[in-house]
Amino acid sequence: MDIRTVGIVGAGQMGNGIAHVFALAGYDVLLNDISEESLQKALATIEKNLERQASRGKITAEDKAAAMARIRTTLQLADLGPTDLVIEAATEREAVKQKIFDDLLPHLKPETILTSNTSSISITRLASRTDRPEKFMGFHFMNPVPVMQLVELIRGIATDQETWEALHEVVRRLGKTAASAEDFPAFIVNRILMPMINEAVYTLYEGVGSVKSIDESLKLGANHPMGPLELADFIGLDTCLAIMNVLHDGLADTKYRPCPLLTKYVEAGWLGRKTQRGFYDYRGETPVPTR
Ligand SMILES: CC(=O)CC(=O)SCCNC(=O)CCNC(=O)[C@H](O)C(C)(C)COP(=O)(O)OP(=O)(O)OC[C@H]1O[C@@H](n2cnc3c(N)ncnc32)[C@H](O)[C@@H]1OP(=O)(O)O
Ligand SMILES: NC(=O)C1=CN([C@@H]2O[C@H](COP(=O)(O)OP(=O)(O)OC[C@H]3O[C@@H](n4cnc5c(N)ncnc54)[C@H](OP(=O)(O)O)[C@@H]3O)[C@@H](O)[C@H]2O)C=CC1
Repeated sequence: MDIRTVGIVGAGQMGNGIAHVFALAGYDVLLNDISEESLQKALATIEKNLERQASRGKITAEDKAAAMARIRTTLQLADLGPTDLVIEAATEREAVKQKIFDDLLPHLKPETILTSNTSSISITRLASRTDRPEKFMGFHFMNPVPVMQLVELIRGIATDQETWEALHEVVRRLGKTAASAEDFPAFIVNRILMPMINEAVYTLYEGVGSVKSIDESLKLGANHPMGPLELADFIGLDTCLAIMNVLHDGLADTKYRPCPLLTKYVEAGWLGRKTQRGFYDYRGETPVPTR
């Protein structure tokens, strides 16, 4: 299947990064969100990140201008009807994703491939509630999308070979590397990464270390580019908690129990960088640990 136009639902940190890399690779992009403010913020972020790449000589000024010109935005899901590929990248809540698919499907042409950037939710279950389970896949990008090389491709039980191959080809054209994962809770990356982050929150909760000592330990002692709490803030604490809940419910094992302190931060609305406060407070010049 020849994919030229891509619809992206959700213009948050993942949606804007996905729009960025598709536009740079020559695809026409239509970015959708429920809020005009989020769409405008996404365009400004894409512009800034393209400029960063241009200023470091990774792309030319012409590449940047051409990529920006390929991105259109819309508040209407129906406008995504004629696209060849849709990537849902809205909030990590199954009900939200379900409603998006319900609203979108009546407008979508039958051959369109439908995908979700979900970090953890069952692809088979999401697919089973659509009119095209054979053309449905998990298309899991990593954050920050313009920098991270990996894309996890998750096949639902009904996904057909043509769809599987079409998405591998898209990943190649983006210049990224695909890893195949079976459809079990949180797939590969988050099955391993998120329990580590949750354990770091338990380490904080039990007073074994402070935010600073935990992050420094993993950065300097295990060569991680970011400490686990800094990374949790970067991902979004709501997303981290949602993934732990999917692991806990889906695998029914207490080893995946979300740390009560993680729940408390989410209940406070301290979701990390996106709300300016999480394990660090980002409102000043430099991040300050909140514990
Ligand atoms: C939750 C899920 O479902 C799955 C996930 O995504 S889990 C999260 C996975 N991501 C990670 O683990 C990220 C861990 N962190 C890192 O790898 C690094 O800290 C980082 C790449 C984010 C930043 O690296 P850094 O060295 O501290 O910062 P910085 O020097 O500013 O950036 C490194 C390069 O990336 C570029 N960059 C960083 N963010 C960028 C962005 N958003 N867009 C474009 N380029 C960007 C910089 O321009 C820089 O480029 P050069 O190499 O040409 O100089
Ligand atoms: N954060 C990460 O590191 C990673 C996240 N993911 C996954 O990507 C998805 C998005 O995460 P992320 O970008 O971090 O989240 P964000 O919170 O940054 O963005 C989510 C966006 O979705 C929008 N949205 C909510 N409901 C709808 C809807 N019905 N229709 C259209 N847009 C909607 C939100 O709008 P508003 O703000 O106005 O509510 C917001 O702009 C999740 O499934 C997450 O698990 C995957 C890989 C990495």
